[in-house]
Amino acid sequence: MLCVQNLSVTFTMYDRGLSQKQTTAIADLELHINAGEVVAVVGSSGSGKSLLAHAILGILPKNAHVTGKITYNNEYLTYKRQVELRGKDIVLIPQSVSYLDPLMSVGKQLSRIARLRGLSTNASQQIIDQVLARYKLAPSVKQLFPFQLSGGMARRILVAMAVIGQANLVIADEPTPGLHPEVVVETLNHLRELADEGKGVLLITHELEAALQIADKVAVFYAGTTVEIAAKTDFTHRGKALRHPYTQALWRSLPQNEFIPVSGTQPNPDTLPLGCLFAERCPIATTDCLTHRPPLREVCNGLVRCIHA
Ligand SMILES: Nc1ncnc2c1ncn2[C@@H]1O[C@H](COP(=O)(O)OP(=O)(O)OP(=O)(O)O)[C@@H](O)[C@H]1O
Ligand code: NI
Repeated sequence: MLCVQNLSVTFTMYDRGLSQKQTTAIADLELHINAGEVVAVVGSSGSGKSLLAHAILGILPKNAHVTGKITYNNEYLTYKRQVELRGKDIVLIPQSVSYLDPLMSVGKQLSRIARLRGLSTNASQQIIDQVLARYKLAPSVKQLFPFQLSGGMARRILVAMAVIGQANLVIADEPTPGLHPEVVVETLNHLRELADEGKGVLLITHELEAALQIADKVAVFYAGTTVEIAAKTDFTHRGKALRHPYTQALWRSLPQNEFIPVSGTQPNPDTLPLGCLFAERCPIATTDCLTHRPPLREVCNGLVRCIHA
């Protein structure tokens, strides 16, 4: 359904006066999603997760320079296609409700989405009521404004919007932080249901634990690149099937495992090392790791960017 290959995003920034500098926020990023699949993108803050979502939707800022290839249903996702598809076929469930129009009632916002699909006013109202009921929202929420919604209600409305719009690819950016645990589980389950109905779901999260609850595959991002793509089943059996030292470290940091935090920090986009981006924190790095950026290669039905895997 969605294929991202060799994606790089650099920003041109003005240093002092008129001197320009380039920072590489994403380099050689790889990701594939099939219909019916939840693919989780896991990585720490600044690893490029949101930028990937914005690159797919075509909403990066003007100073961003994108190279690489993104296809959607085997067609190049050009800027023109992105504009046609976004909000309809491809939707973003954003991290915060600030994405909702603060001055428009929830009902109006839902109707607008239904009408974008070309539904009549009557048919729109019918679909909206059905979807609200599906997500256990009373019809009276239609009269509310975004600031009157609880965190849990807001998340359900955002999911409802994706369903009303009949999106085929749903990108959920960080739906978890700051929510009650029940709301987190509920949102994750809603995303899983959408995939089970045949949609593609891209779940962006900091939390490997949340990802493993619903994902079929996990793409691990580090400093703007994909270091590993592993099946969910690779995260069982003491994590032995995991290919990359960073993924293994993330796995050990889970509360149900050894709960050892990953020490150190990821490199800054302005000063990326020449070789492997993880080398300076890696327990098994050798001199080759410091001088050559490892390619992404296939190992045991997964992908890994490490020469020692
Ligand atoms: N407009 C911009 N100009 C320059 N650099 C940017 C811009 N937007 C993002 N970046 C840089 O790109 C990198 C990746 O950012 P991104 O927002 O994708 O991270 P993230 O993985 O989503 O992090 P978080 O988990 O905190 O949301 C960061 O280093 C960030 O500073
Ligand atoms: Ni983000």
